[in-house]
Amino acid sequence: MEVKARAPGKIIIAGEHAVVHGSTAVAACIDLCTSVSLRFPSDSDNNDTLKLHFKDVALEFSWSVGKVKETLSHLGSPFPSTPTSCSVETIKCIAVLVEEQNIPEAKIGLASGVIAFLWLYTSILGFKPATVVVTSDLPIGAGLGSSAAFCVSLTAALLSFLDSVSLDTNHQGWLTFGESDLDLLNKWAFEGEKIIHGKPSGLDNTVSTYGNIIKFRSGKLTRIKSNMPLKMLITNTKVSRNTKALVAGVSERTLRHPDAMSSVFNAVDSISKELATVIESPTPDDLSLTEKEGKLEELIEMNQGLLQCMGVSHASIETVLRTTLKYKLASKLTGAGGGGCVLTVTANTNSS
Ligand SMILES: Nc1ncnc2c1ncn2[C@@H]1O[C@H](COP(=O)(O)OP(=O)(O)OP(=O)(O)O)[C@@H](O)[C@H]1O
Ligand SMILES: C[C@@](O)(CCO)CC(=O)[O-]
Ligand SMILES: [Mg+2]
Repeated sequence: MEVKARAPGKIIIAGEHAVVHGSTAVAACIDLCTSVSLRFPSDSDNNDTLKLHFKDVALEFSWSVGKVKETLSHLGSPFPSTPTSCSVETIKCIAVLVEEQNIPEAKIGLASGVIAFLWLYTSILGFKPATVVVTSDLPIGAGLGSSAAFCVSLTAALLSFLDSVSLDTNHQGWLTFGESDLDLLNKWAFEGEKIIHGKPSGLDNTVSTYGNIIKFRSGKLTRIKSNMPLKMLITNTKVSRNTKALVAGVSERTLRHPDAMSSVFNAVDSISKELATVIESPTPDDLSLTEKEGKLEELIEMNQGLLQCMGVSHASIETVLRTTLKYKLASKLTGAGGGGCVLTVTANTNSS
C-alpha cells in the first residue's frame, strides 16, 4: 500500500522573526510543494527495514526496525493523537541512529530533518517497516518554508493511516483533511519544526497546513481574504543559511538590547496589522488600488528596515534591494534572511 501527500511552501509578507517574539505576521502559501510517498512492504516481502530517501539532496538512509525499536520503545510509541515534544534526551538517542548513517560533512545540516522524520514516524506509526521518499519543488533552506512543507507533508502521509482521520473532499485530484484533523496535523508538524528550528513561532507549519493567506500571532491564526491582486516576484540569492541559527541570533540581540528590540517588534506588529487591513479592505476602483499598492510597498520597505535592525539582512539581499529600487520596486527578505529569498512587490498599476 502506498500513500502520497503534499504540502506547500510559503512567503512571509510581513513579520518574520518578530513573530517569534509575539508580533503579528502575514504569510501566504505558494504553489511549490514538498511531496512525501510512504509505502509499506507486502507481508511476503519479509522486510524489517525503515528506509528514507531525500531525493533532492541524493541521500538515502535505512535502519533495522528492531534497532529503532530498541532505541525508542521505552517512550511508549505510538501516540498519534497526542502531539508530543521530542525531549533533549530523546533527540540525543535519535541522533545516535542518524550518526550511524554517516551523512557526508557537506550535507550534515540535513541531519535535523532526519531526526524530525524518526520522531514523527515512530510517534505516529510506531515501529513498522516502510519506504519513505521525499521530493520538493522548493529550494531547501532558502526562506520559502521547506522545513515546514516537509514536516506537514510527512505528517499528512503518516496520519492518513489512522482510522480516526477521515479524508474526504476531493481537491484537484487530492483528498484533504477535515478541519479537526488539520489541527492535529498542524500540531504534529510543529513538533517536527521544533526539532529543525529550535524555537519556531508555528507560522510556517500553520500556513502550510491551512493554505491561502493568514495573519498569525502567538500561535493563533486568522484567515485573510484578499481584496486586491497581489503580484510578487521571488528572487533566490542562492546564499544558503540556516533558520535555527538566524532565529537564535535575533534572540541574542534581544537579550543584549531588550528595550530597543521590543520597540522594533512592536513596530513590526503594527506593520503586519496595517498590511492585513490594506489587503482585506475593499478596492472599488483603480484609484483606490493605486493607493493601496503604494501603502503595501511602503510597509514592505519599512519591514525590511526593521529586519536590518534585527541583524538578519545580508549583502546578497542588499544587492537585490538596490537592483529592484532602480525600477522603483519595493522589496524585503522573506523567511529567516541571512541570504535565501527576497520578495518584490510588482504592483499592477506601477508603470515606471
Ligand atoms: N526536500 C527536503 N529534503 C530533505 N530535507 C529537507 C527538505 N526540505 C526541508 N528539509 C529539512 O529542512 C531544513 C531546512 O530548513 P530551514 O528552516 O533552515 O529552511 P527553510 O524552511 O527552507 O526556510 P525558512 O524556515 O526561512 O522558511 C533542511 O536542513 C532539512 O533538514
Ligand atoms: C524567521 C521565522 O520567523 C520564519 C522563518 O520562515 C521563524 C519562525 O517564525 O519560526
Ligand atoms: Mg524553515
